[in-house]
Amino acid sequence: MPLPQDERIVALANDLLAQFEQLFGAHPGHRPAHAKGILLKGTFTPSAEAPSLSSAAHLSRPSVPVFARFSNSTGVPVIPDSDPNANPRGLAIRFYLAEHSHTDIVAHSTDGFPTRDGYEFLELLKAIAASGPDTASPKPVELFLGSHPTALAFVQAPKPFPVSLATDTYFGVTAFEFTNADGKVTFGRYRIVPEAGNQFLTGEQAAALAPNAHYDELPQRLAAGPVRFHILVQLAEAGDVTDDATQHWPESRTLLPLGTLELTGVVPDNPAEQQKIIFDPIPRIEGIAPSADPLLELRAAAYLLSGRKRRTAPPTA
Ligand code: HEM
Repeated sequence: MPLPQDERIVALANDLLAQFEQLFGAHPGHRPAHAKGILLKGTFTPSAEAPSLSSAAHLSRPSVPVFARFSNSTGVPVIPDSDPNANPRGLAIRFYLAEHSHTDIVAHSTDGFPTRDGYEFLELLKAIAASGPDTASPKPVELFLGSHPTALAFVQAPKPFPVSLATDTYFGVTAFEFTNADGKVTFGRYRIVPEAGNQFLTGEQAAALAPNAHYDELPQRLAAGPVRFHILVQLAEAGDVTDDATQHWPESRTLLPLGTLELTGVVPDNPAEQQKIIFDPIPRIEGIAPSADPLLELRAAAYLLSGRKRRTAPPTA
């Protein structure tokens, strides 16, 4: 997982990390975004159709081991599960292919992203930071949303609270370029659907959630049996925009079943393992390439810089 050659991307990644810290405070050893989480283990079993999309190694084996980290939004490690800012929830998956060889998916529970690129995202974060309860209207964030319709659409998109982290759908948001063994190229976006179905709380139930309800519930659910998700890929058609995470594709697009994620237990030494693992938004595997979406390289840089710093912090628990 290298840093990008382009120094402007690295500088922007550092600026974003500083801005997260200003918004959420410094919490050494934790992530500056999606700080609260739990790391699970299990397996991924590809579908029969998966190799028709991509020649990637994990799609042609009987199954591969995985780690999966569920998370709440924000850089606040103790954010209560009832807090609306805990949405969207995150799901990051690592597929282990061999020693020191893996590929990841990083997804969240809202289909989309507020901004096309990191410069605009930084502007949005700065506007949020400058819009405290005592700031007069129109606040900077109101002005930003008023002039950026995709950000407004993201903010206004429904973000229901799940019954469990195992009953929500997670979206990869950025497109990837899948290539199969015959050289056929298809653009697609990940969608990770719970086998238990989407189950959401009413507003009243969500407000009454205990601070750690979702993170207490998941180990209990796993004790009763595996938690499964179906990983699908929404396939682009000619003319679909593949380099802009703010643009949706029609819901009529084919969803190709890629395989089943089966989560079986909580990873031992959870705080230490969460501190160590650094997920990578770029797959870095033959058969799946990043699209030209500007978020991808930037995020890869931000996650790496942040993860390196996290690893050098004292243990969190
Ligand atoms: C400019 C855009 C974005 C920036 C700057 C950004 C930044 C970050 C940072 C700094 C982290 C912490 C990484 C670490 O310390 O290991 C993070 C984690 C995360 N982000 Fe993003 N992010 C962006 C877009 C997205 C998008 C589009 C998604 C959804 C597809 C997403 C989902 C997540 C998730 C799920 C995590 C937690 C990963 C884990 O469990 O380690 N982010 N993000």
